Amino acid sequence: MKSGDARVALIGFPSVGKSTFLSLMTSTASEAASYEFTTLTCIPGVIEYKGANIQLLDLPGIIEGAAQGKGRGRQVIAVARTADVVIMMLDATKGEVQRSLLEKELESVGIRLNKHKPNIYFKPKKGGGISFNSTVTLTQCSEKLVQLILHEYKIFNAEVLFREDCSPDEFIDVIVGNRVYMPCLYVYNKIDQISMEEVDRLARKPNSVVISCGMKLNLDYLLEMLWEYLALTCIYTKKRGQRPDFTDAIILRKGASVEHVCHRIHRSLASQFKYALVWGTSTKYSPQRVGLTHTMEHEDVIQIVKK
Ligand SMILES: Nc1nc2c(ncn2[C@@H]2O[C@H](COP(=O)(O)OP(=O)(O)OP(=O)(O)O)[C@@H](O)[C@H]2O)c(=O)[nH]1
Ligand SMILES: [K+]
Ligand SMILES: [Mg+2]
Repeated sequence: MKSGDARVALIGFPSVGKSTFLSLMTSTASEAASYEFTTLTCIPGVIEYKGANIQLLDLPGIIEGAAQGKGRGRQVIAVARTADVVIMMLDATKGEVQRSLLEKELESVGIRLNKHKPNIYFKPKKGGGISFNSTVTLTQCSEKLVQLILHEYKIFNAEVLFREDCSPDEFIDVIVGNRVYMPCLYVYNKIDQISMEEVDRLARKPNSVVISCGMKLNLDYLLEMLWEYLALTCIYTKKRGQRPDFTDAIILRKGASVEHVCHRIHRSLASQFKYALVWGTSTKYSPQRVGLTHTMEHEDVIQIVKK
């Protein structure tokens, strides 16, 4: 069950230390042992950080062929799809091969790691052929290639507008749809077993953190990075005539509306809602009078006025 303010899935080969990590970071104990496939189901725990409850999911180890259903691979990947951030846990004593194998597995089921949705407008039409336009210079795709790809997918009428210099694969992602774009932190565990030079090399890789669960090394830094990758929105409330309460933030996912804030304060608040005053980056003026559909931004202050 989905609970808390955000969900993080632990993905990795067997015995990289996923369960050890869950037991360290949460009050849940997940069995850890030196043999592979110790964990056979999904074990949820909760990390409390900066007032947020972050659900951490310990999952069975996955191996090459997981996407095709090897082991519990398919179920594990299905759970990963529902996460806000994936932690790909890697054994620092093993080579890079685990990382690229897992990336391929996730890629093959439409999970895109640390990539944003391609900025391409695509709309299938009933008739009129293919209309192709771009607002930028394209170095990887051409009108001809786009036509070919569309025909390959049996699409003969559509409007296409590239707003970004995308690759053919990115264009295919847009046509196929159903892709998930997800932040991923590569966490190299067991650095107590490798040389300082090797630790240094791994730590410099993009989107990567080095840790040792065994020696409790660098776990605070990992939490800081995780918090950044989750990019949660903290909203402060304010009562009329009083200063905002900066001690107790309401924590929401990115893109949350005033209505989401209401629901978080009280179940019936949205139905009694008249308007809200918002101070912060989501408004042009501070304060600005807004309705229920207004999208909140990180560190906005809100005062809700009831009917
Ligand atoms: N040296 C060292 N060993 C570790 C570290 N973290 C975990 N281990 C050991 O690695 C082994 C596997 O740990 P687990 O937590 O069971 O690994 P897992 O990824 O959950 O494994 P599966 O559930 O089988 O997929 C255990 O013997 C742990 O004690 C670490 O930082 N350093
Ligand atoms: K294990
Ligand atoms: Mg485990």
